[in-house]
Amino acid sequence: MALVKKMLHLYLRRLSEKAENRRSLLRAAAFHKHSAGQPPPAAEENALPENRVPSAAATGRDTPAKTLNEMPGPNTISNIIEFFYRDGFSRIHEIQQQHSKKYGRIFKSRFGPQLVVSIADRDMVAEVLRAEGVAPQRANMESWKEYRDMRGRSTGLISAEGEDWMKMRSVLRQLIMRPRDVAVFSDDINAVVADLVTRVCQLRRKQPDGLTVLNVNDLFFKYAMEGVSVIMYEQRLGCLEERIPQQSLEYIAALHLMFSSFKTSMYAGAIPVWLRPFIPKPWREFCHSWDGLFKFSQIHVDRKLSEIRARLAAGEEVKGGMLTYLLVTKEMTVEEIYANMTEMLLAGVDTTSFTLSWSIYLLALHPQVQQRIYEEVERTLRPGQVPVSEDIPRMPLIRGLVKETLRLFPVLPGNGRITQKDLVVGGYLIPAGTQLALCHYSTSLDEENFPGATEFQPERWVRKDATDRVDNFGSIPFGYGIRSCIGRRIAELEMHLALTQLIQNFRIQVSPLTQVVRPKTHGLLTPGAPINVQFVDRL
Ligand code: HEM
Repeated sequence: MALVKKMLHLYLRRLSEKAENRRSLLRAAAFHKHSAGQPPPAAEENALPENRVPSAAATGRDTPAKTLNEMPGPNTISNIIEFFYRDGFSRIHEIQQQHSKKYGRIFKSRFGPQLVVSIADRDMVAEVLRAEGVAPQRANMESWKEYRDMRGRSTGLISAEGEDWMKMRSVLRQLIMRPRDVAVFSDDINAVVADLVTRVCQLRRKQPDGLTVLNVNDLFFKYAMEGVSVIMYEQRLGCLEERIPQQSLEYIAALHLMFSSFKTSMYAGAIPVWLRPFIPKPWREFCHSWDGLFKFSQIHVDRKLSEIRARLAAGEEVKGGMLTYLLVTKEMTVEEIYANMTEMLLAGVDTTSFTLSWSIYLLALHPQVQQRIYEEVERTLRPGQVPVSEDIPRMPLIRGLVKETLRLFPVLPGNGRITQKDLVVGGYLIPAGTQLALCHYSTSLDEENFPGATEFQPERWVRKDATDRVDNFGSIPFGYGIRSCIGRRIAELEMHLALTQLIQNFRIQVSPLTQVVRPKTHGLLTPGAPINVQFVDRL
């Protein structure tokens, strides 16, 4: 116990040093901004973020903003108890709600000197995101960067910052950001959906009732991996086959390790370098899973590169999709392509598969809603017609189903930012360099934002006419603005096409083997227990 106390004490002291270093860096950055060798104004030089007192003139408001010292919130000790002793890491979504009820819609949390300002208010979230500059900074990416530096790897879109990020984002955004960019992949995705439907039939045959698919997330994980790979690598991986190829199995293992060690990798990020010799496992697993993920991407990128070289050598035309474009245009280096392929595949699999699992669960729990969606599909498509991207806008309930699922179970229950300039939010001055947590789970389930917030109502997203705005900063599961999810349109295409065909083919029912499934935070918001579902033929 004494050792634990001592380590905790040392840990807090190191955190304090780290925070002071960061302040020094900020002061240094401010110094450069004021350039020409002039030191920044004294007030800024001496300012410590938390006690800085802004003037009314500086905030542009009638009354001066309050300081962070005045902001309520849980202290270090209660946070340590909540997170480390009461396993708060698996209940981050609930803690958001509890804290915002107790302390208000903007509150601060402390881990030693590490301070996080949490915002659980729709309008304040909008204010923060609308005020973002040209390269918003994501929080807590240090461990990702450290791994990449250690292995001499590039950062990808998720982990890059500043100019590096801007350059990569501008290349990728022109390829996949708009619905019409991804519409061309409908046929490729539909080939994967056809395999998904076949696999449902194979799996349910293995169960005594001939109807149940156990743990649907396992199936959707493979579907999402196959779907995203067909777009990004221009290649099928065989994940929906009875016998999955060895290479794909190895990748799945690396992805599972990354995911199952997510909690430990959160510790990996939180555990300072000097403590690693005492607690080596999280960092070791973290590096091991990244090695596996990078290796997989590299194999596929290199294979495509060889194919392209061979065609060029034979004087043949080179045609292809996203990866071919990146390799041929050389707008990114090959290292940057490896990194982006790795990070996008990581970002695109669990997110999509969890959302599909929750959608199927909600449909099974609400047969009447399911019937209304089925009727919409039947009205829109001819019998047996395979939907393509262009059909989706004519099925607003399919879109509503995905939006409502992501409102009830936002796969990223919160998002992080480091503020890049002083902001006044909710009446408080938040100095540049402060870590923000945007509490999407809380705002999604707030009655003020969504009446009947705990109810499953896909209809709430259906516009009555062109002037009816149903968008709402209370639920922004893909983020908002310049740093929002770049894979959104890919994810939506995969989910819309798969759900439409599953609803066309099957009546979905909860299996007696499924208990009530509650969400759990595991890095992402995941089903806390297996979802077992019966797929009953419609015909
Ligand atoms: C249901 C599915 C998905 C959800 C809910 C989701 C959600 C998100 C969210 C909330 C962010 C952070 C945005 C921000 O910081 O403001 C993000 C970032 C990102 N997502 Fe997704 N995502 C999904 C699927 C995908 C897919 C399929 C891909 C890739 C094909 C992808 C690639 C990325 C990347 C690369 C980023 C980092 C963007 C950047 O920093 O510029 N995501 N996603």
